[in-house]
Amino acid sequence: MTTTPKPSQERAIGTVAIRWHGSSLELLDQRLLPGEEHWITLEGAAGVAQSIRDMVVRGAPAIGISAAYGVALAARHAGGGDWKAEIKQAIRELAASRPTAVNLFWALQRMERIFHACHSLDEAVKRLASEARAIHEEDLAANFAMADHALEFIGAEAPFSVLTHCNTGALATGGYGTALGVVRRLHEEKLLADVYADETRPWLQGGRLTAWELSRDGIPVTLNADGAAAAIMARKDVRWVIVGADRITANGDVVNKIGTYSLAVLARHHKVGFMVVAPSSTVDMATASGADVAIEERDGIEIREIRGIGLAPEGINVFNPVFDVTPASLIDAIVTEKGVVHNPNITGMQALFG
Ligand SMILES: CSC[C@@H](O)[C@@H](O)C(=O)COP(=O)(O)O
Repeated sequence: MTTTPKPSQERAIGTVAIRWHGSSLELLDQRLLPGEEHWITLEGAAGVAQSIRDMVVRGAPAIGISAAYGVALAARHAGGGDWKAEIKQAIRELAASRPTAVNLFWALQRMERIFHACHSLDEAVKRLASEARAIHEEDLAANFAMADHALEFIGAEAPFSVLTHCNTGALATGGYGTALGVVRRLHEEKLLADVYADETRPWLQGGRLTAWELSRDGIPVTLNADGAAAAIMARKDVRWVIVGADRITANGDVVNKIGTYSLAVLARHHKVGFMVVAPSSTVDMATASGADVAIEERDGIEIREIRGIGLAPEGINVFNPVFDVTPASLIDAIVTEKGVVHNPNITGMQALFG
């Protein structure tokens, strides 16, 4: 089926978690959702770095966008003395916030290039703010383009269900979403029967964020425990698993939220399609394979407790890697705004991103 791309002004972009005000940045505190909608106001890069580390803001594109605004804030509030040293320090601090999502480093490199071309603080204030806004706007545009490419690639004639993992929606991006952007697009075209949302232990991005975001926008969603994914693929009309990515390496390996790899194995067993949707800012052609990526490990308390309630023996040893690597061989399609890499491998990746 050929579909006509929908004009962007006709698309509902969902609940965006990042608001830029010129001299401050507001972030919707994603740790408190769905119970409370609380916005945090930040005026400096240190606060933005802390918010990324503590997951006030999360999701690869949203981390990159926030970090870019963090650099813009560093310029806006620079003391006027050694403003270059202050901005360099801000970039260093932001780069140290989380290790895995490459969008963070991609955005900081873009900001650094602009910073190096500035001859005065005034110029830096204006140009860094405008670059951060451009990064934000381009991400939204990429999400629209990816959703159109994915729809075309899937070529569905009748509604079907998808299964997703983590949160890849408006909250995790500049709006609309990556994998959830495809979900939104299928819903717009009345091709979506249901979305099974893995709750995504331990941080519960699926239960707390995806289920909230989709139900708020009137998009069908059914929440499931992560362990139910195999049963869902065996028993329900799930035709595609659609997920996002934190980093896609030169050979087409995908680093994404812990649990993604298991889904890819299950999808192959059940002959369900496995699609990764991510902007080109998530593609890291400088890294050969997923084995070369630094996988963030977070505190064991995220597994041992939920909001102060103990779920395991106190002090028990915990292994808490928050991302895993899905080998390219288990992926049917990587969809970016530049196009689709079908059955990804190094040749296909180089053809689009080389
Ligand atoms: C469009 S978001 C894609 C990924 O960033 C997402 O799937 C994910 O793994 C987010 O992890 P998080 O730890 O919540 O930042």
